Amino acid sequence: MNNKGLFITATDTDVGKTEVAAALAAFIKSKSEHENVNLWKPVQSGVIIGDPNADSYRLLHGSGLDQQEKDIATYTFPKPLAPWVAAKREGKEIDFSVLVEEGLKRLENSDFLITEGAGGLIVPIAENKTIADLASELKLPLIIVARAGLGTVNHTCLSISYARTMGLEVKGVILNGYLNGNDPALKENITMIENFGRVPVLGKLPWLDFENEQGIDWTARRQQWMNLIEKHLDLKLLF
Ligand SMILES: Nc1ncnc2c1ncn2[C@@H]1O[C@H](COP(=O)(O)OP(=O)(O)OP(=O)(O)O)[C@@H](O)[C@H]1O
Ligand SMILES: C[C@H](N)[C@H](N)CCCCCC(=O)O
Ligand SMILES: [Mg+2]
Repeated sequence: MNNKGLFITATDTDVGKTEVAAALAAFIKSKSEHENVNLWKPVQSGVIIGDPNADSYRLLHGSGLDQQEKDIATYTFPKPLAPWVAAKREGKEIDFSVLVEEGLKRLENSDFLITEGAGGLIVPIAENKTIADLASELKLPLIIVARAGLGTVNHTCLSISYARTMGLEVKGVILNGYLNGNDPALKENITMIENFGRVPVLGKLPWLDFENEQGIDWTARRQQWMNLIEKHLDLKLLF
């Protein structure tokens, strides 16, 4: 496995990969010896560059890294669909070999590269290629972001199991978005995932109330996430 980066995947779309990837990038940049930390989103869909909801936009501002938004994502498609079909709807296709070459080049040019997938692992990006195939070609270890509540044990263990069939190393699971840190079900979910998935749960992150924000103070948000990562995640397994 390549120890120069991490591939952030999840049990589903909308689970928090972008939030976690941006926060981890900010944390690694500020707290580790890695100088040239970069983020990469091979393919994003349902957005356009410059849209504040775009993964590339939120990765850039959420991490505070010195990158250009247009350089963070390689492919961007407007339809909120699986990348393969989002491209087809535009009369385009994703060239898997281009993504692999791009990923290897970015790994070469980074001290540490955090790559964010799209949706979960078995998400089609080309006729016979998925997000898992890309992670596998890049030999990047996975972080699996998972929901914190009921249903997550099955989804997470299925993702771990599939990662193993693809020869991928799962560095750990991050449960994201819990509402009540004292809920015994949270601790029980962690125990079941570690017991049946046989990978560490690196920690849990709370659901933050962004709704009441009047505009986003990205510096404050970055600091909030870094504090939470330092407090809640056991990162010594990561780097
Ligand atoms: N812990 C959290 N607290 C508050 N909001 C969160 C948290 N985690 C995720 N969100 C919000 O939930 C939504 C989905 O999160 P995010 O975009 O990170 O998912 P994703 O897994 O990257 O999705 P995709 O598969 O589209 O890349 C976003 O609006 C994000 O800001
Ligand atoms: C549009 C969304 N936000 C993601 N970019 C793509 C999610 C693809 C999920 C495919 C699937 O598992 O059904
Ligand atoms: Mg995302």
